[in-house]
Amino acid sequence: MHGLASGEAPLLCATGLYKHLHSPSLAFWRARTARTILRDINLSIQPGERIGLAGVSGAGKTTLLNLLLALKGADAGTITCQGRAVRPASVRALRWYRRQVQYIPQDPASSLDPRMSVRDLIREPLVRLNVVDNHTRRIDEALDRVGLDQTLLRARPAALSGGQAQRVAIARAVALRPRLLLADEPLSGLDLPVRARVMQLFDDMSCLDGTAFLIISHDLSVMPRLCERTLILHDGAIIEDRPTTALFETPKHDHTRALVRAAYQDHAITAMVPAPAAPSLYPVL
Ligand SMILES: Nc1ncnc2c1ncn2[C@@H]1O[C@H](COP(=O)(O)OP(=O)(O)OP(=O)(O)O)[C@@H](O)[C@H]1O
Repeated sequence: MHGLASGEAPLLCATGLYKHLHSPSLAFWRARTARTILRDINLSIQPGERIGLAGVSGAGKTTLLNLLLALKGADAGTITCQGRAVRPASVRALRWYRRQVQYIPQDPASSLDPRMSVRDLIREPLVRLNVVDNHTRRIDEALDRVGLDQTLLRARPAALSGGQAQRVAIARAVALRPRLLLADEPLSGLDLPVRARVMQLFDDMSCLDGTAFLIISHDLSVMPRLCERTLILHDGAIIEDRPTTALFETPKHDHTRALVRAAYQDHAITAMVPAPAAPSLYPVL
């Protein structure tokens, strides 16, 4: 268990976050024309916790992610990490924050610089964030953690499969030994064996290292396996924040009920897909 000792600040705490969208062409009417895209977001993450954030397209997931990554500032509310205020404007504080909180992008293949080798891709955040340690050891450890072979260190992203690219993206984050990983649709586009490996890796990181996860997905069906608690974001507000099993058994909100139904339908569709045929005795031409 990786709970909090009494009196210890949460790993990440967002309180009363608001984000408005202003139309630049209507600057004069700014106050009146602003559209609220996040409203009164309260969220607390403890070490080792795995929390899901689900919502349909346009619910505000990316906007919230940008605030939690300190890429954008909120119009109201605060974010703290282990009790320290997180402010996009403070470069020094941000460097410290980026070592605590890392991001796994939705489409790793396109987020990796095609000119860099796997070794340089994993080393780059260590250099950028001034990590004073043996970088070669950190790279080897990270590679081992995500189950990639050392022989891939010289490879460039074009030579990687989708699953390998996903694991390189995770290794980049893992090399920093972060306390919290924000993962955007971490399973989408992966085939079943690679999905299983990524899920096992997340299990190990949260149970063995106490790494916390916020897993963002439009698809609720991934949450029971990955997250003990799930938040539903709807129209910019968190409408449910409950243990995942309770949320599936007794969804309180109509919108959650629709998401749960869709998740069961997806599961039913998956179950209908025939099992792979026995290996062919004929050579593959
Ligand atoms: N730069 C922008 N200009 C106009 N509207 C925006 C902008 N950024 C966000 N929005 C609006 O804010 C709302 C929330 O968008 P956001 O991208 O955060 O949702 P999302 O849940 O991540 O959606 P998706 O799953 O499709 O990425 C949407 O209605 C979107 O149209």
